[in-house]
Amino acid sequence: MQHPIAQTHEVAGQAGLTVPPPRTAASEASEAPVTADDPVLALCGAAVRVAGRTLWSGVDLHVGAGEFVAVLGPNGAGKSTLIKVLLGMLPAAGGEICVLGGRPGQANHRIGYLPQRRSFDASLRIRGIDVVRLGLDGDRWGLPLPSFGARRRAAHQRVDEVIELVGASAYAHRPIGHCSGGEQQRLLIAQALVRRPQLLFLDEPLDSLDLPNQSAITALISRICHEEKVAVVMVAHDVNPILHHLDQVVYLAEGGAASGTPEAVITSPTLTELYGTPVEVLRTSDGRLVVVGQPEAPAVHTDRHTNPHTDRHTDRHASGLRAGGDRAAG
Ligand SMILES: Nc1ncnc2c1ncn2[C@@H]1O[C@H](COP(=O)(O)OP(=O)(O)OP(=O)(O)O)[C@@H](O)[C@H]1O
Repeated sequence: MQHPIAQTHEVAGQAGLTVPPPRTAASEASEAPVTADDPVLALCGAAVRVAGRTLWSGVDLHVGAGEFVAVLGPNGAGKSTLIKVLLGMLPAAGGEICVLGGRPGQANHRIGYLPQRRSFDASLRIRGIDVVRLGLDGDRWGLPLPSFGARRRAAHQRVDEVIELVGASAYAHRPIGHCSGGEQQRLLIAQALVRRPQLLFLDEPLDSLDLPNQSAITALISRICHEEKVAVVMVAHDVNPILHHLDQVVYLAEGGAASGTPEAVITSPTLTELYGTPVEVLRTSDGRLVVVGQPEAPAVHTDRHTNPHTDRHTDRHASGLRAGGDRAAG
């Protein structure tokens, strides 16, 4: 199966550029109107199966405009897969999912998406500003379309505006391959924002950034959420850099899920129940969370059986759990 986002990614090519799928008359006609009170995202008992295995199930989540949500869990828990399901790239195996008032995939032109990080080759000559511009008009051929007059001026203005919003004006005219990891990440966030999305999916945007850059990018994302009213769903490995900005978390593990406020979910009882083995959440004097006893992620994935009531149990035992892994929450 190939989704429009995947197709446009192929066209946008080796630069690892992110481009949303085109808006079509059919997709617009089938969209339900969303009012200010409607959740931008609603999941009820959602589940997904990949290669015969239930990655997660029982995901309940309501996200309103301008909320900041983190998706947490060990390697292989299905965090990126959740984003793909919300984009309509993979079908859900159960439950109900509503994205911006419609089925996943119907309103992708109103969603900004930053996939898991790919690095830019240092020799890549395309400028940061061109990468941002691709988010606006690069969805057909992977190259900016020619535009004239007022449309062209409006496009330039929007690109400049969003570059300023993410604080990238100083280096947006440099080749992207010459920008640092943090600078590239800001430009990619600008690209995902350029169409004024109502919903932003960010897959590990803090990966491989140093602590000051993690803080700066987190503050930027939080500002986008709360000031621009863009709802953000962000996959993260470590909740600590974002903890104080979050409205909700979804914690995926062992084929199950827990969701709610960070205070309700990242607790010893909730994670112990989710993992099915004793897990302790400790808070350090500087407010960081450390999860003690979180089992290792399964090293080998095998096909699972079809009974949804036994999948979670089977997965847990087949993964060869080893208690004692201590790590920052997430
Ligand atoms: N199309 C697919 N076919 C088979 N297995 C898949 C497919 N897509 C994902 N998987 C498997 O599903 C599991 C979850 O993958 P996913 O990338 O969602 O995990 P993740 O929680 O984001 O992991 P990480 O933290 O390592 O990025 C992995 O074991 C992966 O190998």
